[in-house]
Amino acid sequence: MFHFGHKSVDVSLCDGVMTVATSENDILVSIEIRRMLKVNITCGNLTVYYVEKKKNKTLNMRTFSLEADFEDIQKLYRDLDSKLKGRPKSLLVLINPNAGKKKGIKVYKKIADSLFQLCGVKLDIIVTNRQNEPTEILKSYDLSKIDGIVTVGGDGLYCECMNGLVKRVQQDNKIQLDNHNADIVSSALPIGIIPAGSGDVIVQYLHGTRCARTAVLHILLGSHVDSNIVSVHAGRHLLSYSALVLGFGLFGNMMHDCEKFRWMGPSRYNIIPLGSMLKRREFNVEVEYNPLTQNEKPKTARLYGRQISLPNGFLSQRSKLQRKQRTKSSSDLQKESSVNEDHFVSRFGKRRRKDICSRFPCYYDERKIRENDASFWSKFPDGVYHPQMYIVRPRVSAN
Ligand SMILES: Nc1ncnc2c1ncn2[C@@H]1O[C@H](COP(=O)(O)OP(=O)(O)OP(=O)(O)O)[C@@H](O)[C@H]1O
Repeated sequence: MFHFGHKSVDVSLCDGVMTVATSENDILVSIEIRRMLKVNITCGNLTVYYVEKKKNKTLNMRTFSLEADFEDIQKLYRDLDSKLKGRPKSLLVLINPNAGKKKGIKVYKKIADSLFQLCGVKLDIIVTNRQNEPTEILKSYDLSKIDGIVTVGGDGLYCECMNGLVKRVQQDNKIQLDNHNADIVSSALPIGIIPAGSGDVIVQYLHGTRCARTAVLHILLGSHVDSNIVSVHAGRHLLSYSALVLGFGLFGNMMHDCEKFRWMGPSRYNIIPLGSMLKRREFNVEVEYNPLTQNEKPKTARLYGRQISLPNGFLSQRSKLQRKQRTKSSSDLQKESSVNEDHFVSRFGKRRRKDICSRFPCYYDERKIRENDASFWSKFPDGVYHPQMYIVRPRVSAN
């Protein structure tokens, strides 16, 4: 017999839900096991830490305690503990102290650290000193000893870690990075993001809120969504990996220009794009991609049905866009192998390669992408804001 406060209660674990009810069948507590963070036991007392979702999409940690004799408590503890699978036990935490308003370390110490400690997560915390350091760390880091990577910073830090991790996984699997026909091998290791950056777009898409505590709780629950990764090649070289959105044209220019004014902090995104817009000009663009057929099933990646998504008006007369579907005939493969370094550049008109910019990497499942598409595209109404902006979300695959 268990005791909840002054009441005698029955505890049942059924269909992934723990229910605490009185003998008159009044349910006092009902918690999904997937929302439990941790179970603690002290002589005769069992405490459950769990997560509650509020209406504004933030998560809050709650606890409740039960009392019983030693054997009953031990049995319940073992039953619950065995069901708490997939919670991370060991994490690599990368903090960018210069992200956003330079509050990365503060956010980590104030919000994340105590929650990680409470859940007994083993941590390897690295405060980065410069750009590219996360990539270098991931080149040689022993990934077998961690259950995930956590970034404390903005979208850029996540992007860099995602690139570093995906490259490492390809290299470990002997996939040639520069081979644009190779299937990307999924990474089993998730990347969690604790927002402390300028825009934190990814986190807002994923969690519906920019709340850092919510992000930490999602990480501790082991929640994850599938990631969409695309490789971007220039001729025979890998430029970068990206996910969700690749932008070029005015969008690329704006992001590129913003990078030069990083010292301005988040406000650069409000000011610099105005200058980029004034400098804008039209150019021809040709998008080439591998069409996805229903029968096509790569061994290493999951396909999400849609391969390319273009904003409304993408095919407008004004854009002078040629859109071409590429089939893998032998003549095409021959052509591909003869493309030179400037292949990618020339396809996008007379722009220099540095103008091609991929931003907003994200991990999503297809349902979320569809739900969020409209809101994302609506920020860039065609013909009003920047009529020559083309965004390509090419082949979606990974995890
Ligand atoms: N200590 C550091 N100093 C400067 N740059 C760093 C440092 N650590 C990491 N970086 C790099 O800075 C870039 C931007 O980082 P981050 O996204 O965290 O900041 P941000 O201000 O939100 O920028 P963005 O708006 O690009 O997302 C990333 O490429 C990241 O790897």
